[in-house]
Amino acid sequence: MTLAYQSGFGNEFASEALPGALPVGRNSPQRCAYGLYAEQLSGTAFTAPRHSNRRSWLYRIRPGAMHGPFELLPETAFHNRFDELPADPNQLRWSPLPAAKPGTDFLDGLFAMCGNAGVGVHRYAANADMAGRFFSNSDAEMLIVPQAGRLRLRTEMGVLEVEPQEIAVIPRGIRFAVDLPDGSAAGYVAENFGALLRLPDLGPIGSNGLANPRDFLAPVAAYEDVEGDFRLLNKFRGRLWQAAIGHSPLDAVAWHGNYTPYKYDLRRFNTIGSISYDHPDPSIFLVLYSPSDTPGTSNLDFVIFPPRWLVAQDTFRPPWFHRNIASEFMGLIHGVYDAKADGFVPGGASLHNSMTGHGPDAATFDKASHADLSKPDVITGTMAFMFESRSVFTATAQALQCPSRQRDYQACWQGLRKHFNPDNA
Ligand SMILES: O=C(O)Cc1cc(O)ccc1O
Ligand SMILES: [Fe+2]
Repeated sequence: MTLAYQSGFGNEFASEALPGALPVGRNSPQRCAYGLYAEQLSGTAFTAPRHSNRRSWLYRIRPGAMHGPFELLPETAFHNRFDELPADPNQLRWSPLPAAKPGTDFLDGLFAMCGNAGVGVHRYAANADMAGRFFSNSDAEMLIVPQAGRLRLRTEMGVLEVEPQEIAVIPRGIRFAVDLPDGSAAGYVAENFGALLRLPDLGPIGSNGLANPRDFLAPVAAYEDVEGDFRLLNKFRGRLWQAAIGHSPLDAVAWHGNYTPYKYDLRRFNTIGSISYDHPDPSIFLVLYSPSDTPGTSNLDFVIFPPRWLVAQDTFRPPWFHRNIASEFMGLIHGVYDAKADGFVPGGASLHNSMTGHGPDAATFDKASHADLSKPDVITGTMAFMFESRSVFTATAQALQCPSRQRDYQACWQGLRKHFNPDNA
């Protein structure tokens, strides 16, 4: 089945799965067409400035209030306990998660890695559809970065399918279920507890470039009119709650508004870089960001490292050695990342917290220091990303203790030799 999408970022979209299901000229008529219920879902304060105001109207078979009582579930690996252990200033790295136990769905497959008050970072490994289970996150919008296997995201506002090198964003509160068309899947999720993700200003770049708004895709209305003995799960202040529900909550026949799930193909990113000298700051690779109350200082930056040409002259071309005020969680979707010759593999992860020294490993440094700069280098077949935050990421106890942690990560810099010679300028 080919899925249909509507193009644009944060547009006032409108979609109906049955003709005439959307009211015209009003949001809440006395009686809606087809006997539907009207329900507003607000994603920002009612009085948020118009340019940042997000809400949608859904016309649904049953209102969202119709479910049994929520009961608290036992703690799982998907949590927000980012205060279990002291935040760690060490360079940290992990191999991919082990394959999930049979019967693990997307929700059960989530594993909290690290986080802070504004962002939660997770990995997932799953091999089962969310059959009869529906989920919404009251804490955060979820930025999903598939690394292996497609995800079919059935949401209240329609269906989105994403494959590795695409991302999906599910806003706070929107109910959804995840099917795995390839039978298994793995990837990364950032929970954004802060201001909604938005596109960056482009400054001197001009009116086009980086992630172009028309490449963002929202679903079209698609409803499930099914009854059964289902479960509705809700993440609320870091804990999972579960209620019985006698019908699929994905029952919106029509909707309009600008608060929607969306997807984006990272391969569409227009990469801009230096055509003279020096390796620029990675802010040139910013896809989406969640602002904080300090301009230029993000709660969350989502940055990618896509294929690109490196042409800078008299320049060490890979990422430089650095210690940043921001904290950086990185993942690799596929290929090789240009700062690490080995050890950082697809599905793996690294964490370099505020002011933690890091950069190219010894092998990368030696190679790039002697590269022939008369020729351009082309970096192909790769896609790495970074969740970057103004606040330190505290790793969870389970992440620090799990077998996929590479306890010898720091060794990658120990082979850097001393070249200093005061007599040789
Ligand atoms: O590999 C990293 O650490 C990410 C990164 C890349 C880059 O090109 C410059 C700075 C930076 O933090
Ligand atoms: Fe870095």
